[in-house]
Amino acid sequence: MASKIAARIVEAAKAHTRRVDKYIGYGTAGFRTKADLLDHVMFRVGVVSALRSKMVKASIGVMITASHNPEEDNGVKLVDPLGEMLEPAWEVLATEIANLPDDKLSESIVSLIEKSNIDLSTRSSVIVGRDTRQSSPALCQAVIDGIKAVEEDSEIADFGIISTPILHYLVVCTNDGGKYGDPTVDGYVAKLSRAFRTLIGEDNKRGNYEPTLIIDGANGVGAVISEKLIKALDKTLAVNLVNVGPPGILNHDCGADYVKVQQREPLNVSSDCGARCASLDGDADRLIYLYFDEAGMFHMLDGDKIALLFAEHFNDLLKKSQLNLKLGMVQTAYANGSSTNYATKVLNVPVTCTPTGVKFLHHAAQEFDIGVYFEANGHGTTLFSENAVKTIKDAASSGGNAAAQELAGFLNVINSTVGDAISDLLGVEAILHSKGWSIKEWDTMYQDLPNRLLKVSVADRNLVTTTDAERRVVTPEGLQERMDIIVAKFKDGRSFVRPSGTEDVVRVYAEADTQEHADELGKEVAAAVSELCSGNCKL
Ligand SMILES: CC(=O)N[C@H]1[C@@H](OP(=O)(O)O)O[C@H](CO)[C@@H](O)[C@@H]1O
Ligand SMILES: [Mg+2]
Repeated sequence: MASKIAARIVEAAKAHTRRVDKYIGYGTAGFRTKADLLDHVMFRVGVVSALRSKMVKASIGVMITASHNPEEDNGVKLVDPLGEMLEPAWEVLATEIANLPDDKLSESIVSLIEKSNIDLSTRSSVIVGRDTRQSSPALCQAVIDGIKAVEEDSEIADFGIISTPILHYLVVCTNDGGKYGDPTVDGYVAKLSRAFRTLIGEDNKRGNYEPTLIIDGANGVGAVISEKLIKALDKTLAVNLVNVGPPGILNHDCGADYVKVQQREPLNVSSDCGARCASLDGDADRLIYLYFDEAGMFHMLDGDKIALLFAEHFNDLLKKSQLNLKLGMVQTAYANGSSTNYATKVLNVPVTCTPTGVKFLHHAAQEFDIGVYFEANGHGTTLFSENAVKTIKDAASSGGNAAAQELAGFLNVINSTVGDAISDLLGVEAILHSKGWSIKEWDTMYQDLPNRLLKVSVADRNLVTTTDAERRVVTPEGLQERMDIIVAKFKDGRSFVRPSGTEDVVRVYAEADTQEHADELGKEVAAAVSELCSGNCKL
């Protein structure tokens, strides 16, 4: 049976031959490179997804996207049945299969089926989604060809253009029989908008909170979903949607990554707009807020500020509702020192630090009853344990506990399956409304420490290895000692270095009491990295 399937796959693969000899790895965000290198990878991912579905006897997700990367890139990631990122052992298998020469495919498929004990009689079920890139439909077809090569009548749910978080949501709802929500895009929009409207109640204006918002759709799928959402919100929130797609170019001078990295406003949002703006990235799983003050100064509120807003509000609601649930936060070393200080010293909320990559944060957040996790770049969500969901729902339904009822509302606004810009946006708006806060009041919760992020090109970035959630260097020898001496020269100084998982560079992070000092600290550390890794220091 295994060899029969392998023969079918080899036959179908003739339409998706491996024309490029480039090694393509499964990084933090799946396979990602130039779109024209990906046809054979997509076909093989289709094969892998169908086999994995048979093995776990559940629906698997496949998302075709290169997120915030330029239009000409593309990528693909697999989503496991509970909405989580693909199991690491299968990342390795997928990478092996994606990079095999065509004539080795058969042997490798047979061995995978036999070694993993895959029950071939189980019908494969795969949920597929794609972003708005021009290359996505053809690459999606290649994935479908791969799924069908394994089994002609595999169950394939092709949802067309959807955000990455919607794909995760669909996988969860399909596998739990609809408990988390209705497994359709309309079901997703209805669930979130209904919960948001319930939280806002009759009066959408409160204190300094104004129910008007600009959404920067990054010319991508976020704009498509926002349009649906705006209709469903029925004026509870007045949205001015900009960067809605062609002729605007995906992620070009707009979107969450552009705003975060360039530290400036996206195209079509100007300093006289007078409103707060939420920037989404190309597949709508990252969110960054921004605004201009009366003096026309730009201000950015990143993933750390969003996380702290959630943590503070949930902390408050837990106290008011007198529910005994453990709230915690998860950050990476990139979190601004002021945000960590605020969480631990002002809110008394414990903070776990993990290595970069959402799967680590997601996993660590599961240790709490209510776990708020965010990367500084705006990717994150809140997880509620089973115990938390039950405790909150019980308290809310017993009546008279307004804080518990508000928490219950957040259970439905938040997409706990993965970081979701649209759901996070509704969460932020609901909290600002509840507090009667303007964006400025949120922004002044704490003051970010000035910081600088640099890249250093070196001969081999893997020369740099780290420990303690990437906060200390192990190799090259002597680098950490050098860094300790440099850091000690700066007030509030902190710096760490690590090899990037998505680019061929070593990243340097520095923060200190002034921007000048953060810049200087970053430069000195980058020079030390360059020297000890014989690199070319590109500042
Ligand atoms: C400093 C930074 O923003 N790093 C990003 C970036 O990873 P690197 O391993 O640093 O290249 O891409 C990851 C995937 O999108 C994201 O999880 C992470 O936060
Ligand atoms: Mg993204």
